[in-house]
Amino acid sequence: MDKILIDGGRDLEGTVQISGAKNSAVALIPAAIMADSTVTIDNLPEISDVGILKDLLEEIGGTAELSGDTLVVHPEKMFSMPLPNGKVKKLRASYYLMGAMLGKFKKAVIGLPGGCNLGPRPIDQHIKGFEALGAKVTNEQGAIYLQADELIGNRIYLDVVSVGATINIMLAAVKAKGQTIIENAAKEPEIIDVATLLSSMGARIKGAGTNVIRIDGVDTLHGCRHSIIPDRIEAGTYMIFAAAMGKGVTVDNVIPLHLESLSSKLREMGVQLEVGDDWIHISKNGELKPIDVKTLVYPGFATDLQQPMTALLTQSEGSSIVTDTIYNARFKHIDELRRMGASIKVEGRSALINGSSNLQGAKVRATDLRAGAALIAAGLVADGVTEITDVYHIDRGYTSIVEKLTSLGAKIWREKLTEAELEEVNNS
Ligand SMILES: CC(=O)N[C@H]1[C@@H](OP(=O)(O)OP(=O)(O)OC[C@H]2O[C@@H](n3ccc(=O)[nH]c3=O)[C@H](O)[C@@H]2O)O[C@H](CO)[C@@H](O)[C@@H]1O
Ligand SMILES: C=C(OP(=O)(O)O)C(=O)O
Repeated sequence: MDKILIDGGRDLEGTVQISGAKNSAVALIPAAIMADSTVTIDNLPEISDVGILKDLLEEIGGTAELSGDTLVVHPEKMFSMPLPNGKVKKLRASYYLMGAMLGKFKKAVIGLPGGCNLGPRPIDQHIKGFEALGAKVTNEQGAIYLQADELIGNRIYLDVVSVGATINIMLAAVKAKGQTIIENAAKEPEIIDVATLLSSMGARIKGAGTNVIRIDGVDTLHGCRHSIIPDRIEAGTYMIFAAAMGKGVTVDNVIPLHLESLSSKLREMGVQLEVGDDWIHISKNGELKPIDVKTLVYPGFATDLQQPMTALLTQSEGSSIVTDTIYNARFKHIDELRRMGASIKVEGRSALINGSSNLQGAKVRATDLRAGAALIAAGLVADGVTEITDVYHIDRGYTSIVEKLTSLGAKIWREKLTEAELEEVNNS
């Protein structure tokens, strides 16, 4: 097991290439199993979630060849093998195998998903959707059993706007008989990416990216080739690193429209941004101003950037408030930031940040993926060395983060945990 160390206080400068989107990749790989011939997915991020999904495809009888950032999925020999636990618990997006296997085989057994611990993350809206399409769904000892004689299109109104439920229902509905209408659907760019792949496979989907999606079921889906959109959360994370320590950093291979909610907040803080067709140049210009941020569904401020943004706001001159309306317990990073000298109080769904703090390197733990990104942001700013453990969370979502930051001038490296540290982790 590794830890990441950062010797802080160095300016960042240069260009960083942004990888394909995690939250697209982890839905596109399950979607690919629905085809009856080869699906090739390009621009895959190099993250552990992708590796686990590849293994799961092999568990259900398929083959998936990963070469560089391309995955070639051969779904011809796949069957509905139960996946009750094990690897499905290591990530959130294993839940997409429910929609994909239900659509393809009309039956599936999948363990409840894992993913970041951000407080309760129910999947009741996914299940409501599958049931509306005619599936019988039961939860037996932590595994979800799904079965349908046939799936029939229906009108489904989501009680909460959910990325996962929107995509999962779309996956099951593309092979249902007749029309499905998903109302109050989520509008995240990753949903459009999944709809684009499914459409290239022969699905008939209209309205992805709006709050009403109409799907006309088809009998078969064929192979195709698809390139994943850039990761707006990875890009946003580097923009935050650059706002903290950047002399002049360009995030390249991005869709600037996907980053507007973050860009406008950074401008409000006094950060300078120059925006091109597929790049954004960020430079810090004097003191950072305090701001208030509220996370919302897309196109609002992404909850996945809330934690790194909180770390950045410890450097603003004055008091900021960050409110997470999506996950009310997404604050585990705050105890760790406090260890580094941050002055932050949590009240209900809000973090009250009192800046600017002179952060000091410390031993901290990445409690989840974006908490890890927040600690890296803090470590880049801090005096002295920050040691971050439980970095497997960070590896779920960031391609070569140590190498990318090193190329920008950061002093950051990985080391193996010592025996004593391993014992501490195993006992915690
Ligand atoms: C793999 C993936 O794409 N993960 C993203 C996805 O997670 P995920 O798909 O799990 O998030 P959702 O959009 O479903 O969750 C949004 C909110 O709805 C609630 N909810 C969701 C489903 C449900 O059936 N019932 C219910 O109450 C959740 O608890 C949460 O409060 O979107 C989140 C919100 O943008 C991001 O933080 C995650 O990075
Ligand atoms: C919460 C996240 O991921 P997941 O839903 O995969 O746990 C995230 O990417 O910030």
